[in-house]
Amino acid sequence: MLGDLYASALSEARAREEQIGISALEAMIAEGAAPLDALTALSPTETVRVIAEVKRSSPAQGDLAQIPDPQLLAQQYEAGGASAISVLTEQQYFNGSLQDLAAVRKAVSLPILRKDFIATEYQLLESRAFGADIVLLIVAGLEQPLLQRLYDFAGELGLTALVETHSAEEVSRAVDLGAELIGVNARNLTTFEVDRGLFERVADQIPAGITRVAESAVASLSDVERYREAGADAVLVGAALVQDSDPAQLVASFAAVS
Ligand SMILES: O=C(O)c1ccccc1NCC(=O)[C@H](O)[C@H](O)COP(=O)(O)O
Repeated sequence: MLGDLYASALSEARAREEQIGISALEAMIAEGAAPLDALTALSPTETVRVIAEVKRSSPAQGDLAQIPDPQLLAQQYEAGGASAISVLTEQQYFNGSLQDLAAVRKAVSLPILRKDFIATEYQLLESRAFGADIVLLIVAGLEQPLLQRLYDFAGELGLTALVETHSAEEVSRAVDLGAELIGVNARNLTTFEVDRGLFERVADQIPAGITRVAESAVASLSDVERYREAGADAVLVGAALVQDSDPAQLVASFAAVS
């Protein structure tokens, strides 16, 4: 399945490249604002940081929410005290787009994570051109030399990479890259099973000084508390927020967990 997700994301990127070439992206980047300092925004503090996600649907959960106005949702997240916003931009499986990313960029002053299946320099350039400050790099989806190349290029663009892992071995690969922001995703990207105990099993493998993000499977406050007790500096939450009638209040309750 992870291979299908990358194949879809790459085919979407190739189609976009026919419309907007690399030099056009470089011109957009030159004209745009500098990236925000995501590492400071997500740095460890007395309460857990919340990365709140704009997520319409997913292969594991199907349709979650229509989200006709992603700007409004992002503003609600910001009002609730989110430290960053995640925007899914893959279209086929997640019903997202770079237009969502650009719209959210205009609506909030928080760092924005482009959540997609990134495997090329072109996708990194377009992430920056459309207003992302953070990009997702998934260890399970990329061989180490390519992962290192993309990690380094993201840094050259001023982007912060959230390096996503699913095991102690993948954490070690993320550390070898020089990653300063490491995520542990409770969702297996092949079977879609969730394992909320994974974070507590591998968090200790992430050296001090690296920001730790617990990703996925937050259904309630007790899940945030569990991740926090296990050492999470930040939690990444999608489905629970987009399906709640008061996302600002839910973010606020998560962000108060100490
Ligand atoms: O959410 C999915 O079904 C999914 C399947 C395969 C690859 C990635 C997937 N989601 C991306 C994410 O990492 C999540 O959207 C994010 O961590 C939030 O998860 P949740 O709070 O469980 O919606």
